Amino acid sequence: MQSPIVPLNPGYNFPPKSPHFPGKSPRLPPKSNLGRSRMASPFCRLRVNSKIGDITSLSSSSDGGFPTLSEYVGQGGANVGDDLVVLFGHLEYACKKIAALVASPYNTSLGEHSGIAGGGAGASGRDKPKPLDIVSNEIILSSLRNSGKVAVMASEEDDAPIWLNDDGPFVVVTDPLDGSRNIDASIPTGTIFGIYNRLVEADHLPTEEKAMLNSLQSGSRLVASGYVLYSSATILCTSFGSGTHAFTLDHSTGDFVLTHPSIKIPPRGQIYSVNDARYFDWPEGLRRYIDTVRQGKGKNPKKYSARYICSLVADFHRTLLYGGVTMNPRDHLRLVYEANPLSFLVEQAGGRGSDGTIRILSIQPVKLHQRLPLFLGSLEDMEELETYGDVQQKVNPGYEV
Ligand SMILES: O=P(O)(O)OC[C@H]1O[C@](O)(COP(=O)(O)O)[C@@H](O)[C@@H]1O
Repeated sequence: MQSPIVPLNPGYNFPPKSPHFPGKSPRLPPKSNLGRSRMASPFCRLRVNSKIGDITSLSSSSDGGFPTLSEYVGQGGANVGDDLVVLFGHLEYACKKIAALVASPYNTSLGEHSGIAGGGAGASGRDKPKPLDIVSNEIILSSLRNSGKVAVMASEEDDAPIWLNDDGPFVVVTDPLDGSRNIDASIPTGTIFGIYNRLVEADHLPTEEKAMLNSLQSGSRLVASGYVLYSSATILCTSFGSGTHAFTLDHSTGDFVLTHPSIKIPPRGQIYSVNDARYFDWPEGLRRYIDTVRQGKGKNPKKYSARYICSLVADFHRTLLYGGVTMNPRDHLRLVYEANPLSFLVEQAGGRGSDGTIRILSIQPVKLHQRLPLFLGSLEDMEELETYGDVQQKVNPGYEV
């Protein structure tokens, strides 16, 4: 029997109509929503202090609820300014759509029915399905365009940056769906993003030139960055330069709620995360480091364990919470879309991001899709690793999986 075609249009179907999402339209940040009542949550009672970005004082909020992401970024929370609040609302919305997409039983046929995807017609006359990373890219692009707050978006999925709006105050760099090679096995994936101010001094340049210059800003100029982990929980972790905070999507309300305020990465962990099938392609220093810590012979006299999901956001998220080091020692991950945003987050949590020799955020990108070795993690583990000197994998033969 032919199975029925179930249309799924990510442009219109989020939140899905179900008892959990009773068909309400997407909530972009209202001017002030601090007074609205919400269901009390069993898992936390948190309150954002009114000082910019300060969430050190946590207590029951007046309405018995807990801060949502839009409350956190708006007045009464981090108060990052109206433009960034609006941009964040659109980013948040895009990521909820991607979360629904990656969890959908129909995602393999998405391109056929998606108003967003619109791929070339196949033999059947219908649009060919598009890979989820392309659809995710289009979701983010359309949300950023609609926000009116973004001058240029540079995406790992696009050859060149896309100029959106002469008056947009921000530049967004993104990897829309990292780890997408894992999708068919329902292994966690993630969106990574970084936000810069538009370089007004480049406004007079031709579009292509100013789009590129804006996108190649050094990570030290980041205004904010974040990732969204699509896993057993959907978690948005972000920093505006005053700590790193994570919010968990509450499917009963559609809100991201503050669950991990002021994350501090432990100064040491007991986990290293790397694709160690590449051991024989590693340089001597990296081999010695891994051999040392897994035998418990490093400065931390504990035997380290290996964990490698092969999905950067998931490996990074675990490292941020539990400590240790997550790494990809070959020239594989991208400086602009992955290394800079995640280094900003780990530094804001008290850790370190390096290419094995120098701080990631101090590197001036010279190419949009520039790749480099990436090491992120606990401060003391990272410092110890770097003493081994020779940790960057120079041999990069190309691996099939
Ligand atoms: O093949 P390796 O070296 O283990 O790389 C795995 C890494 O590549 C990624 O899949 C990203 O690579 P792509 O951008 O090519 O998908 C990360 O999610 C993961 O951490």
